[in-house]
Amino acid sequence: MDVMSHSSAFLLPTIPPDHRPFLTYALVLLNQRIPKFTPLLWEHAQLRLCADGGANRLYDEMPLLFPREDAVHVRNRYKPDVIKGDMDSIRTEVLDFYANLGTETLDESQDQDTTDLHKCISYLLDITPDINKSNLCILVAGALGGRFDHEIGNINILCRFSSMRIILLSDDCLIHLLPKTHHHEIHIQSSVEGPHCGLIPIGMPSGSTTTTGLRWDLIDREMKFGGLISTSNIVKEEKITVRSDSDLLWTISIKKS
Ligand SMILES: Nc1ncnc2c1ncn2[C@@H]1O[C@H](COP(=O)(O)OP(=O)(O)OP(=O)(O)O)[C@@H](O)[C@H]1O
Ligand SMILES: Cc1ncc(C[n+]2csc(CCO)c2C)c(N)n1
Repeated sequence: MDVMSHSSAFLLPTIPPDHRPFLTYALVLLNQRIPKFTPLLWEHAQLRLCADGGANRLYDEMPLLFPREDAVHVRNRYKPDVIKGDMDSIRTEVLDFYANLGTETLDESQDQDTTDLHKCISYLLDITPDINKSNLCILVAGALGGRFDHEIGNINILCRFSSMRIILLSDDCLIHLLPKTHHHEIHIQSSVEGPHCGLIPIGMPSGSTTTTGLRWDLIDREMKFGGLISTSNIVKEEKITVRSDSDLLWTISIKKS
């Protein structure tokens, strides 16, 4: 089985030039408090989207991260490429502001069966040629905390698009999927993440999971809700390996800078 490598190098100020795998980043901002490191993600991303009310957060909260600068100046600098969603949360002044700057606005108010995050991921998939899809990594800021239905909806997107690299982020932690189609190597960026971590089966129990590099490694262990799941684990080594017969969620804490 092929090995899939994972790294949170996007949390570093500069991604090492020889970093593997070489990825193209896209950033999606959701309608939750934007993480403090959002400007860093913005610089790494080649495409920036706001999911509906995520545009309000960009407009209201990005200037707060640059208290010495004029708010309008900051807003002009951080212009999203696209705002997409059912547009029931974005304020008119915010929509007008970014539309005047040249942001593409895509109103899908007719679709009340998929979330705004789902709509943004579909957009990114549609514009990315198949050959580039495996190199695309979608960073989703503001995905955790707040309303539990939204959080679970966001995690469901990881399962719905299990072949894509999608990373849910908050100030406190990140979550991504380890699909069962691969063995996994997670390269820990210990200056910015860890040590707390978790491995959680999603969708169905895992009959067998084996890890290395954790304080409480799993060796051919079953995991299921109602039984054992691995929370409050600790990374022990720079490289974690995971093999499982089911999709797992990987979560790791993000350090306060
Ligand atoms: N409290 C939250 N926690 C986590 N994610 C959130 C939260 N609020 C919003 N989101 C994410 O941001 C996206 C855009 O949010 P927005 O508030 O515009 O959605 P919405 O469709 O208007 O939600 P609703 O109508 O259910 O309040 C959502 O699709 C969701 O992915
Ligand atoms: C079974 C079922 N449950 C909830 C919704 C509501 N819903 C889900 S996504 C969405 C759009 C949010 O921007 C809305 C309103 C539905 N359609 N079907």
